[in-house]
Amino acid sequence: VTDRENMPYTDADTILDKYTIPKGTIILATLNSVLHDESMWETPHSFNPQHFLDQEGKFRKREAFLPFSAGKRVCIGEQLARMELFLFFTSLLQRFSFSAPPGEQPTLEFTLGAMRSPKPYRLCAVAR
Ligand code: HEM
Repeated sequence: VTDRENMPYTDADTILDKYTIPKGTIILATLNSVLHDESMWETPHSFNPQHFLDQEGKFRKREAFLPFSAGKRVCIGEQLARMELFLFFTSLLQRFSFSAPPGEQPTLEFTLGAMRSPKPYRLCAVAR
């Protein structure tokens, strides 16, 4: 770590449950474990928009959906990011139908450091 001042680290020896965390330890939340929690999600390891719909197809808020983290270090750009994602995706989906090219499978995720991303993939966008 080169820029320690901007990292979230313990400023005192800390005991948390059965763990002793020494002063100066960098703490990063692993949201992966929350977003794939088998006790919270019906299909924790698959992309499943149904997770967010109730039986009548209406939006359902989920307590375990924490892509922007929580608490003191919650993402400060969450509202901007949500607004941008809404505007980009609604504009795109109003204008195009998206599908995988014939015979090609959608991409699988891969992990890059702390990030999970899709592998590069091809997509057909057909004007509506
Ligand atoms: C989909 C988009 C985004 C996601 C998923 C995301 C996710 C996150 C997460 C998980 C953290 C907490 C990291 C930690 O554990 O310390 C974080 C922090 C932060 N994010 Fe975002 N972010 C997004 C977009 C943005 C945007 C658009 C901005 C600014 C324009 C932004 C600015 C920040 C800043 C400044 C922090 C540090 C907050 C602090 O430690 O006080 N993020 N983000």
